[in-house]
Amino acid sequence: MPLRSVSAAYLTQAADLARNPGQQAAYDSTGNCVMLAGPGSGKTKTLVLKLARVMAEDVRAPRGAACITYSQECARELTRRLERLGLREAPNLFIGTVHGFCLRHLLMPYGRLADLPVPFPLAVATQRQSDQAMRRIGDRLFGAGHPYKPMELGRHRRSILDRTSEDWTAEEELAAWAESYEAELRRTGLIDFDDIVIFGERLVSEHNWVLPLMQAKFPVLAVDEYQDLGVALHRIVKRMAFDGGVRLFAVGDPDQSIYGFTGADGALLQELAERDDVERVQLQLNYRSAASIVSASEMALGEARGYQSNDPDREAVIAMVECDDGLKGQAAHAIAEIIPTALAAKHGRALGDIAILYRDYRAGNVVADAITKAGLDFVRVDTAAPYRKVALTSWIEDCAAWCAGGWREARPQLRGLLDRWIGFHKARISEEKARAELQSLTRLLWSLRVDDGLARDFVAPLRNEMLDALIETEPSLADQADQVERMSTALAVGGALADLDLANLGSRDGSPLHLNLLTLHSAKGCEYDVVIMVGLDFGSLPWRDELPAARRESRRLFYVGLTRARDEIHMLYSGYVDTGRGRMHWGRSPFLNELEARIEEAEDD
Ligand SMILES: Nc1ncnc2c1ncn2[C@@H]1O[C@H](COP(=O)(O)OP(=O)(O)OP(=O)(O)O)[C@@H](O)[C@H]1O
Repeated sequence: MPLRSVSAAYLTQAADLARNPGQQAAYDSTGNCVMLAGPGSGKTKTLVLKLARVMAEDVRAPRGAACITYSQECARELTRRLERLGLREAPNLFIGTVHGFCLRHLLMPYGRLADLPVPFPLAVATQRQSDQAMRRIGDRLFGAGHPYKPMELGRHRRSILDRTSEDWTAEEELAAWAESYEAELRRTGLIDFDDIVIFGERLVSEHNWVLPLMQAKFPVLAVDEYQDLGVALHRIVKRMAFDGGVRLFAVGDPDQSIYGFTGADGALLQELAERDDVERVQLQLNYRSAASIVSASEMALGEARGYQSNDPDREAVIAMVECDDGLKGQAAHAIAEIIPTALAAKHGRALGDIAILYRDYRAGNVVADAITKAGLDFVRVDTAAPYRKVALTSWIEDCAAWCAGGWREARPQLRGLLDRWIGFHKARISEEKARAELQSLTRLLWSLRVDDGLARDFVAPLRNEMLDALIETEPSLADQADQVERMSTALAVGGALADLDLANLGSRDGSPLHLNLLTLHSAKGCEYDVVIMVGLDFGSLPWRDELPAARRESRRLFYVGLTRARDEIHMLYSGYVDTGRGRMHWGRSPFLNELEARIEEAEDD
């Protein structure tokens, strides 16, 4: 089929792939294709270009493609990259999480027809509602202070899909807890996030008629970060691709599998790649990092993968620094020494090119405190951040950017904001209603244009006049409503972002002027010139008493952190951690000891 319209950015980027035979082979693939490759090798770049090509050459509306990933952050990154190629979410292009896909394209259209045992109309419990119900039922079954953890309950439900199997009942307490919890949710008319994927799998596995319908709508399915997805999505993918005739394009890296605690399993991707009816592509070149960072990362992983840097002569900094005063001292060192030196080292480098990575939000609190006191602007991505980046909050930020002056040079474009608004309506919307809503939205945005003003004075009318009504009528947005609420709370008087002005709300995403503060998990898929990892102490990364599988996952987390860096990696530690039982001098992370020994060994050779 001849190429329809593509953007100039697409043509420029597609030309890059021609210099890499592996990427080109994946890009040219006509059947199922799995791309297994290391960090920075251009998996996501190839995937978005392939998707753009599919939309331009292979499918014609109303048929299209679905592009799925694990976390909201990764979905946001995919959306951003596709937008740069001129592709936006549309009725025939889904870009989002596995939960969003199952809810919008399986449960909502077909759940009632398949007579799934869930309450209709579908209503999804907020995280708070499901946490509370889980705790309440757990306490009722086992007494207050019982040893069972909600995380284990989640893993059990997500990883054992066959409820009649011995595996399900082998952990008797977890099975009983899960069943009572689910009954309680249903009694209140709710399903939860895990139900969305569990029932999505049941729909495609047990109802053959769903497959041709899916294939008609989405003849192509792309999956990014496949190693982070659990067994339910794996089964959905296999059914759609190998029984339903959907063409699959999946990319991932088992070495970057860091969600094992949720039931994800990097081996599932290997299993796909080994099938005869799948073309397997392996890449060796790393376009992101300097050569010494590529080899240090492999040493940290403890596996020889043979990855090569595309830029072997680039200078790099790899430093391990001991700091007094724990995390506080590490943050102080980053602020006083590393950041100013890194900014001065390369012309044009800005705070946005630097990231501080940590294990969890508690460490994030210490770092955020120090950065605030130092007067630096930052964007924070972790559970203690004022709000998370989801499609709705990102859309509000982009509307803010437009109203704060972006409208003058169409950055972002109003058309894109309006398209995204329509994209939020997963329930059918008539043309007439869509037109009326777009007129109201345009009028509202036009009236909210100011060159300076507080962000809350923008978000409140946007919610009152448009957004809240949409959220109320769209069950598919239930997973995002919490974050909009958190955004409003943070912007309110006395909130964490009370002083934020409109322009700053609009420039929070990928801003060159904001330092990036992220958990190691949230840093997945990102890249920065300079990466500062803090808290590399035994008892933090890794935890002290981990079983072998958890220790391997901690090591992969360390590897994910290292491989985010283009030019500089700084590893900070203090030799002790502060725990509930006081200060423990367990030394720095054993990962650092091993890495240092391996680097020295390599230098001696
Ligand atoms: N063929 C290419 N030519 C030039 N640059 C490339 C090429 N392929 C990828 N890159 C660049 O390499 C960097 C890493 O690409 P990308 O983020 O797609 O890698 P990835 O394999 O998805 O990484 P990770 O698994 O670590 O998230 C990006 O800056 C991208 O633009």
